[in-house]
Amino acid sequence: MKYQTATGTIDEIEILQNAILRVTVDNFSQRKSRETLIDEHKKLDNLCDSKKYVVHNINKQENLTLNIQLRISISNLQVDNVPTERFLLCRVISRFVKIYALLALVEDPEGNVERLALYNWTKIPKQGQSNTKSIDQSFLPIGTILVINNISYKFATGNITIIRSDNPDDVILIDHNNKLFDDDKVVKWSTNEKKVEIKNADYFRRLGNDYFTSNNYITAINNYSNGIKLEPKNVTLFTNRAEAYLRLYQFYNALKDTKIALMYDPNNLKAAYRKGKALCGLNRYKEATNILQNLYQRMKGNTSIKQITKHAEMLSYENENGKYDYLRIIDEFHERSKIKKDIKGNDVWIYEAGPRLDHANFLNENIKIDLIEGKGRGWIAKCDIPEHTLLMVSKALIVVFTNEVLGTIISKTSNDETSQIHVHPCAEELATRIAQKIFAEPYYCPEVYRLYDGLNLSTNERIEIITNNIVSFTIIANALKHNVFGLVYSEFLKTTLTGVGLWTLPSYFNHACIDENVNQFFLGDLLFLRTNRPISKGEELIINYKDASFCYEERSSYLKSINIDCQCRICKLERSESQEIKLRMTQLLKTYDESIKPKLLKSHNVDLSLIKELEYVITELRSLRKEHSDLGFNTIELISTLAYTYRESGNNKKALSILKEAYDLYKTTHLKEIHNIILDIIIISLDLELIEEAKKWFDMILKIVVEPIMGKLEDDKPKWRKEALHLAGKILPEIISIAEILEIV
Ligand SMILES: C[S@@+](CC[C@H](N)C(=O)[O-])C[C@H]1O[C@@H](n2cnc3c(N)ncnc32)[C@H](O)[C@@H]1O
Repeated sequence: MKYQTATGTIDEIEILQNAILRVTVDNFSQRKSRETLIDEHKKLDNLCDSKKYVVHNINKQENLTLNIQLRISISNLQVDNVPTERFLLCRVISRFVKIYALLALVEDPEGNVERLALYNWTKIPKQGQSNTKSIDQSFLPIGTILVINNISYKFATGNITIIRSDNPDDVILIDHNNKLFDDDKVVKWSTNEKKVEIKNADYFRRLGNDYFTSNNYITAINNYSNGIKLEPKNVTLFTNRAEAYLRLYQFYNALKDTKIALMYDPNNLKAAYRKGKALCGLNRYKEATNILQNLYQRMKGNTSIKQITKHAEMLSYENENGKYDYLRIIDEFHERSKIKKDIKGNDVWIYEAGPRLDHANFLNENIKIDLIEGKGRGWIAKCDIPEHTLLMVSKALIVVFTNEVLGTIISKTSNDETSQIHVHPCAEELATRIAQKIFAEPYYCPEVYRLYDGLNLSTNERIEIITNNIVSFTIIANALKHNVFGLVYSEFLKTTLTGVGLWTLPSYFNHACIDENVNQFFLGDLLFLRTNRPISKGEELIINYKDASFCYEERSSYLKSINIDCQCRICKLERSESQEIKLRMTQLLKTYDESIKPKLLKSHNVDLSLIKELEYVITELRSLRKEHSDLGFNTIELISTLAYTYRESGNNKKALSILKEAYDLYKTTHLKEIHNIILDIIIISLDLELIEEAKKWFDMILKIVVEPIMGKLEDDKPKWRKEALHLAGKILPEIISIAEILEIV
């Protein structure tokens, strides 16, 4: 696997730098061998451009005398504990590179190796500045002996420990001739003496198992691999490594190992079991089911095999039929999204993997990807498709939940003036995890590299990158920029959880600000996509990246950044409106916001003149878009306020007719505001004792809540309302209270 870095065309350069750092030195400190660490650091060195930085402030003391009793060894360092009054004696064993800090590997006299980060040593050179030093071979070269005071030991990223020094004055260079290293050898470097250790496959198996038990799967894999090098037919090492791969969701690698294990030992039950799991992870549900059913026949009574066989059967059914048990999935989602505080007060998932749900992908056979004029590729209907048809269920290739990144990104705590980071923390994490995934399993290259990335790579260049398994940070970052989905759960799911992710097949849907014909619905890391109206054969299927509740400026600046010149009805209208009309609209909305709304909402006695003013503003706003009355969304909030005011003044009938009129105007827009209008209609109908009317509107909101999830409800089925209420109650408990008042339950 090779690396390819950004070419400077990307504005999110810091995301890349962090991603590179984290992928390259993934679990740098996890008791890897000295050679592995040096090798990893070399890769990092190749990626970093050190020439543009200059270093100052080197503190040299020729005849330093040290109280050796106060020396601390790397193995005695504790994370977040500053060993005051103590110093670290170490020597540099790699070149320095510049990420945020200056980074190098150091070893202490005992031979312990750790990463050292020196902050505040560099500056971008100013024009004409010449008497400074760049970070090259001659900067603190390998072998330099350092004494470091006031060190801290930190987690720089999730798993990476780092020795950190913030003040250059705390770092002192000492001479090899210092009397510490005199003949009597007060201090001697153990790595100067060669040690020979005998390590066999079983040694690596035991070490791997130790790491596995402490959930350090990557290091466990490294050890099993070392064992495999010594005994290439050791089945236990392959089955153990397969399980470690499964824990990291590296299903291709896990499958490969189980196949080798089964080749040497066809009756190995563990290998068969893990092969079944790997196949499930690779969406090869039928093959998984066959293997596991066969295994269960041989192992009747084994409950875990029974469980996983049933699970594979369920996945296979979901994948083939597009039928999901939504009640159960919502329960799983709620259960798995529970968070508690750890002893440090950080948020941690109660369920280790967070709300990642183990359900199958599904793809409706009546849709296909095709070329769409002016938009690149997109999904189109192969035949007529009814409303509320499930088109696709897609599990995220990678998703990052916001609270997962707390404390894991490389934070900007230095006052180094060269750092300028203003990036979304989840974006860095997402880029890193995708790069890690491709690095660990190059089979994912095509899936990611075929996404639209706005780059002008020729087909040949792209094929070359894919076939050579190059981890291209340029492509990854650009593919993310154009395809990332912001994780927004339905307003009905009552969760504050958010995040970002990459869902590859859904990434081929193009955008419109209104009139989209496909709705998206997230549950955990699953993305469900359904039609929201009947679709004709050959019609393009379109989703909404940013809806029309955002103002034109905000929408278009985002869309422009991803190369979209949107031609939807509202964008065309807003572009065509004269400056004069725009100004008038802004004025009217300002009058509502600043002088009507606050007074209406504050006062208990309704002022009729204010109502008149509000009605006037609404009429004026509508008249500005009279040719496009259904696009006058900017009046929705005003209409709700007007209805509320009439209701307060005791005129429920008027309030009801205003709301119904608004519903009729905007019902086709799929804006969330419509839901509140319907809920208000129900409440006012109840006030007016129009029970049948309220029931009619109740059925409507019930369908709006559940149909995007469970699909079209069939009115002629006697059970539909009961089923729908059951589901709606799980996501919007208020609906049950209304149903009780209406005596529907
Ligand atoms: C998530 S991708 C959609 C799939 C993409 N068309 C492809 O060929 O892979 C987003 C990109 O599609 C294009 N796109 C999406 N919606 C569009 C629209 N309404 N008009 C023009 N281009 C659009 C833009 O290039 C955008 O950056």
